[in-house]
Amino acid sequence: MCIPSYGENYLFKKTLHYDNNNLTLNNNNNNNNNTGEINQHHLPKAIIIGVKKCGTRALLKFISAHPDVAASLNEVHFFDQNYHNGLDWYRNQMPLSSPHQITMEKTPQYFINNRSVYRIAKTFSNIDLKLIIIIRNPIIRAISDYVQLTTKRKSNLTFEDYVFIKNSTIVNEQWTPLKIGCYSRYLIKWLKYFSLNQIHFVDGENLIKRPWEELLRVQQFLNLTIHIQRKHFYFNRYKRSFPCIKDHFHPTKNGCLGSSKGRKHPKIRDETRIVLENYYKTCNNRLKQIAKINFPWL
Ligand SMILES: Nc1ncnc2c1ncn2[C@@H]1O[C@H](COP(=O)(O)OS(=O)(=O)O)[C@@H](OP(=O)(O)O)[C@H]1O
Repeated sequence: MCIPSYGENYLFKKTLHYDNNNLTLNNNNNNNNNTGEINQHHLPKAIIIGVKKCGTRALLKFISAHPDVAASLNEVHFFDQNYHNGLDWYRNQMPLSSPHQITMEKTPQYFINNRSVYRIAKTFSNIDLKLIIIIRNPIIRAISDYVQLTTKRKSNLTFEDYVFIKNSTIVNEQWTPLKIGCYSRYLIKWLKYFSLNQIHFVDGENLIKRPWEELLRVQQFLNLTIHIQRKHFYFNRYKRSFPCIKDHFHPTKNGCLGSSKGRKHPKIRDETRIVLENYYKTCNNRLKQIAKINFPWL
């Protein structure tokens, strides 16, 4: 991994006790777990860096059912927003975990944020960090982003009002929910610092239909023993048939996602879909080439 110099050494000055090799820091929050190991805050060994609205929350929830995963359930936004707080702050956002566990976080903003790319590369320059990127059909992703936006703004504008430049059939390429779906544009920036074998791609469309298949691959990528299987999932009709997890390891937790996930999507016009399929064709082909993946919707 080649690391640029961006004059951001202040981050490292704040972390004199940082041990690059074992990702731990002695602090006063130690706890003994039931195997006698000491629980501490650890930096992540794997980060779900994106992509927004592709199923990042579901993926983190599902993988955190694994007994060897300790996940920060909040989006930490360290590398894009809270970097000035320093690495100790970041570490302390992580849950207590034992050395053999894999600490994880997810912040989908990292994927599209240029500063996050080189900051993550620099922070983890001596560590074999694993990156997970979940992607889905970019048209559905854009609709999901649109639904979130209109829910928050209580707006009546249609999807088409945003997609096309006013009174035209020209795609508004400046609209961020459309831009994000050109995944290859962002991925090439990550590939300047990370090799493909450090990155795992999850098919967000399949995560909704057959989550156990995606979870199997994620567990393999993280070198975990396979705990999460088909039998751990059920489809909840109250959750619009999205999958939920039976978490045997944390049986009191609700296995479904909250009400802001799995929202109803509006039907979009067939012509809009055709225009967008065309719009994303080049990006999708490029992604297949550079990521060496071939998901059915790509
Ligand atoms: N199991 C399960 N339950 C509910 N929702 C699920 C699930 N798996 C994937 N999804 C899809 O995840 C979409 C939200 O993606 P993210 O979690 O990445 O959103 S965010 O970026 O954190 O806001 C969310 O988008 P919306 O359908 O628009 O709400 C879902 O389509």
